[in-house]
Amino acid sequence: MFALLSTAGAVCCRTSSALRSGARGQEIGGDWTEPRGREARWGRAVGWHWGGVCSDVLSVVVRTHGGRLIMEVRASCLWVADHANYVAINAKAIEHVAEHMQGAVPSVEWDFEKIHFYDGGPLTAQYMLVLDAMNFCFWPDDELHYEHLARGLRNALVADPKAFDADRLQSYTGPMLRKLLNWPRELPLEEERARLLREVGSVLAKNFAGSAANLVARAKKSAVDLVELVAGNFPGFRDHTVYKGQQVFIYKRAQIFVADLWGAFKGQGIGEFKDISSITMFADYVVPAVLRAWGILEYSPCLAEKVDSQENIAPGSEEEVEIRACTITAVELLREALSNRTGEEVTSVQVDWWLWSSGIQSIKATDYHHALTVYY
Ligand SMILES: Nc1nc2c(c(CN[C@H]3C=C[C@H](O)[C@@H]3O)cn2[C@@H]2O[C@H](COP(=O)(O)O)[C@@H](O)[C@H]2O)c(=O)[nH]1
Repeated sequence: MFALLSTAGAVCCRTSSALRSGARGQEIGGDWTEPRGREARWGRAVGWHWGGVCSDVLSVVVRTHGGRLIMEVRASCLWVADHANYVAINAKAIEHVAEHMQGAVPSVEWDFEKIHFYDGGPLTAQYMLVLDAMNFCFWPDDELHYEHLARGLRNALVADPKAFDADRLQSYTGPMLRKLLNWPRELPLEEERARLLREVGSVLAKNFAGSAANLVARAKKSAVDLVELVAGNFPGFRDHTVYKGQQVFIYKRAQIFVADLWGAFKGQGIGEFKDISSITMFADYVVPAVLRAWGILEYSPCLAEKVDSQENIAPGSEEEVEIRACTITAVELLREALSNRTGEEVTSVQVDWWLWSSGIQSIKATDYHHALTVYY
């Protein structure tokens, strides 16, 4: 894996130092059998002593980065973490993991072409946009997950290099997609996946002469600009919500599209992004399970019960938004704690890929939280 160097945002060191000095980290205990009112106090009871720190930090984020969408992701997720009732970030566990890793993030060696299509040119960008337009919600199927989608798309494109032309994309239905992928049964949210493909086809045709490579080129090697272009042009990628009256930005598939290009092209050519360190981790359902297993994320008893019993959690609910936003915030803090130990800068992408690849090997699918959604 290529080394990832980045300029970690100043905002995170202030946050983590506040967390370290705060009273946070005392043992979580006590009688959890009280009614929801207790839940409502849970987030604060376990010691969210950010208080004024969070609003200071938010003002730093907004002042230093203006309203760029990526910084809205960090700022809005930080705000959720500070107002969370069902999910808490354990700062001591973050320090413990950073200590255990001695600040080093294992480089993840992706054998990219083992599952992905790669030809070093524009068709790879087309493949990646198609993949990330459907890169969500595999948990309902016991067997066929993300890797199978990637391989299915790769095989389809190798068999028919015009399969992802904009006009073809606009024609796919659920059953046609299933056939294209050689999928043995209905895909989860199959018609939604086909609808999102049609959307990609029509927007590419209308705004980018049918080519994902034109979309990428328009960002002029800026990851932040590409995320904004994807979110601005493709409604299906607009992964944001409202939490306690505040808009919260996540943009998982828009960001993972950038990272997948960067990974596929090893940071060169179509995959070159001068500001790759600006993007956050990708709030999916694997990484939260890893962070919970490592004690970094703690769920309230009622949320833990729902997740452990594989009860569906409503997309956009306070519980679901808190899981995703606290995951993004925790990864930012972990990244900072790792960097602070070695002085080596790491990016959220590198931390994400390490956590995700650890999760895929160690976390059972029954540990994932279940939200039926097109966003992750
Ligand atoms: N945070 C994060 N989430 C990621 C990925 C990846 C794969 N990354 C590519 C990068 C280079 C390699 O070539 C990999 O292919 C998939 N996912 C998410 O996981 C879920 C699928 O899980 P399961 O149902 O168990 O297959 C689903 O939401 C999917 O969107 C990642 O890196 N980070």
